[in-house]
Amino acid sequence: MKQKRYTRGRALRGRLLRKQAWKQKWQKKGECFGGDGPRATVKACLSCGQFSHWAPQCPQPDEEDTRPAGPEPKVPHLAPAVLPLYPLRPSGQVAETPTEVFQALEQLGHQAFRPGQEHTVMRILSGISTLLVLPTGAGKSLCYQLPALLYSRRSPCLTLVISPLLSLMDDQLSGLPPCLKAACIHSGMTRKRQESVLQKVRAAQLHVLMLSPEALMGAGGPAILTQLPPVAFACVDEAHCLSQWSHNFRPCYLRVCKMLREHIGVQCFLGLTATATRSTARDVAQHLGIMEELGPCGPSPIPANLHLSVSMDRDPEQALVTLLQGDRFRALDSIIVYCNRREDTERVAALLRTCLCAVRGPAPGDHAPEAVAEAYHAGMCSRERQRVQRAFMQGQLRVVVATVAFGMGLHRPDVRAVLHLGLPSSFESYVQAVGRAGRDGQPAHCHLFLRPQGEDLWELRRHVHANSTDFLPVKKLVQHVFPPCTCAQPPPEEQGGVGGERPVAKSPIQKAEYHSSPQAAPGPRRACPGHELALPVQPTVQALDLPEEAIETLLCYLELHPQRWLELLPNTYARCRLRCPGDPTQLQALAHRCPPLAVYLARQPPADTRRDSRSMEFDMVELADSMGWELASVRRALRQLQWDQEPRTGVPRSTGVLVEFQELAFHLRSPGDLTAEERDQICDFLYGRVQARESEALTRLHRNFQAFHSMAFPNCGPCLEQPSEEQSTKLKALLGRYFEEEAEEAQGPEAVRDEQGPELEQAMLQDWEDQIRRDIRQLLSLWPEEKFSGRAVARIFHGIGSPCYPAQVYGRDRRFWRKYLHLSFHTLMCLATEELLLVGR
Ligand SMILES: Nc1ncnc2c1ncn2[C@@H]1O[C@H](COP(=O)(O)OP(=O)(O)OP(=O)(O)O)[C@@H](O)[C@H]1O
Repeated sequence: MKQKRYTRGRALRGRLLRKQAWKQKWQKKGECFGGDGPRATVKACLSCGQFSHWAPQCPQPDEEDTRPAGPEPKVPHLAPAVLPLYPLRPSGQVAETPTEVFQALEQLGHQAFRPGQEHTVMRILSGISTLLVLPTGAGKSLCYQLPALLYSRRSPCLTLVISPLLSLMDDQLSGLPPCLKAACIHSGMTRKRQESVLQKVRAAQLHVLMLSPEALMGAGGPAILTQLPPVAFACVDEAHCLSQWSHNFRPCYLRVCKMLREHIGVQCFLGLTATATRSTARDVAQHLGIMEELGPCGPSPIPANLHLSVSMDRDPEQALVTLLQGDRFRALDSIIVYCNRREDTERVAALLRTCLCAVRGPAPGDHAPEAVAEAYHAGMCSRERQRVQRAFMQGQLRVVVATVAFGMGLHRPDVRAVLHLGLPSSFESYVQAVGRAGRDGQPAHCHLFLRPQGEDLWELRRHVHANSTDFLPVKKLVQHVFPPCTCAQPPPEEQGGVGGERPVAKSPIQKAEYHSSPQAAPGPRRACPGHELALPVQPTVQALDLPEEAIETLLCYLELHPQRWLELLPNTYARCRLRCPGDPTQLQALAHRCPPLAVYLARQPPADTRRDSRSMEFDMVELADSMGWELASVRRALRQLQWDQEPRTGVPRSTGVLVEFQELAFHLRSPGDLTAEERDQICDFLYGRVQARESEALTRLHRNFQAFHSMAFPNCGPCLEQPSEEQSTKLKALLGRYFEEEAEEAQGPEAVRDEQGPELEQAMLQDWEDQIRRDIRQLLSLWPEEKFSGRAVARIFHGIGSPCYPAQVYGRDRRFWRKYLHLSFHTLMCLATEELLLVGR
């Protein structure tokens, strides 16, 4: 009998399904980066925003195309520095707050400063970099708004605000006072819209420009920077993302600061965050260039009007319904419930709709919201998410059941309750989430439901293991990042190599000889000055089976290392595809006016040139590096091949040549003359860092788990009518201590393995061992062609998707997916490795 299938169209399986998932992801990325080629599905031209053509055929040249092509001196563009508004006192302290600052404060709509604001504002007006750690809703934004206003009054200048989320930016823009002219540029905007903002910037019509890190680090970033007027200071919102010790480290944040400092000479930085421990704050301060010791921490991270409680219920979802029906929550009209999994949001929202409807029937004169509960998570389409968010903001929806995707930058001041259904991933994320309640200063209630068996801990542990990796991928990455070069070797013809390539590794003995030569460079005495190279993102992700963000983090560790092993440059499209419609003479003519093309053709073996001279594809980064040109100049020169001028009128006309830039790549500069020992040292360092990070994250998670458990009521009964003030005070003290303390040193991978929380004991594991081994063997026999590693198998048993083993494919088989979530990841990995060795795979 035929099996009935409920799929629309042909159902994809296996490799095809994986390919489709990847295609969709990269399609999205292509849209963000404005790349050419078949991936770009935006209907309008990315250059001018019109609909009749694509960007490569755009008759309006890019900003960068209007400059003549040619090698550019590698000198950064430095706008004149903006001097501080007020000088420091002779003692080095900031001056007393002048009247014009209070007047500006009034102009922004406030009568007096809140704690922390005045000092920060005065430091920025005195040109001193500052880190401000204040709870959510305490008024951090004012600390960049007010100085931006005052600086721009004295002379035409701009304040840059680096903001992590597009939604956050729009929200912040709409909330700015009318006297402050601001706009934003992010990667979701068309080139035309970006250009109109830049026009305003150039005309000094703006006081504040908000930028997403991606907009700056993308291909258009340098072009944006060169058009900026003098920058008074740069404000980095969510500054904890700068620290590699933070729960939310974002490597591109670091690169943004570096770029601002080096390219436009920004001297004064203001970092804003609500959640930084002392170690994180110290690290962030260092990146912002703050020299002095950090002072005592600011006010408690939890505002006084929040009442916190926590309980450990056998059935948390039912307990949630009971709590919402109790006296404490019954009358509250704006509630956010956070879940750790997307599936849970849908289920819990449905449960609340069923159970709460009956209790709160519409009464005459009652202004209760019409809708009871809706789910919100990143997997929903954006229109649906917007609908839910709008309904909640307008007071038409009582409860939003969401993942952490909801609420960043949500400026509804009267959210009355935030509930967590499951352990939050960190103290920081808990503080951020509860900080969304009671921003109007009125009492608000927060409750955390823990699962007694620790299932919520297992769930969160998955995220920690998702970004970790083995030694082999680390080694592969190091090999890709430091390809050997021929810089310090005899000319290529003596070796029989091809000019400009990186063919032969230099022996350590040769190296030792070179290093001892008198011409060796001072400092880290390298024969090789470093080469720019591009690592294509998608193939690297597949080769290492690691998400792009994790690879970027590893590269960032190498840049942050005291020896600064490499320099990360903005990601770029690395390959050029060039199609010439005419005969070989047209190509020769084009090569005359385009040195990069001439170099490429000269380097091609003659056989290749004869075979197909009309179409070619090459690595622009490698070409630019071998020519000693800036990549932007090579790109510009190649793009200009599409246009020439009408001889008489001088009007630009198309040459029919097609130039496409493809393959998004990590872009970096690294030396090619590392010794084998140095490579080993780098591998050890990177792998040690990966292990330490995993260990730290697990230790933090266990600490978080134990701390909340130690304070929890056995059920939500005592919290139904009134919050327990004693419990609330204890929880606030606990969180305060956490943010005050130094980070604990990671205790190495053994610590991870030993500290398994409420997992099964070793003896119990023995009961499971046979079953696990059977499952591993079954999994291997079902996928005979896959080259599993022990980690890959453990990931499947923990329900962790990875680029090579995505959830869409492996998650379908419920016999294995998430089956052993309750067992230690490392134990599963060991068992799987043993089995793989036994079967010889
Ligand atoms: N000095 C002040 N006096 C009165 N109200 C103020 C003052 N400063 C800020 N506010 C108000 O406080 C509210 C919260 O401010 P803001 O959004 O800057 O907080 P925040 O600390 O940046 O929060 P988040 O961490 O969520 O971004 C705003 O409505 C703002 O107008």
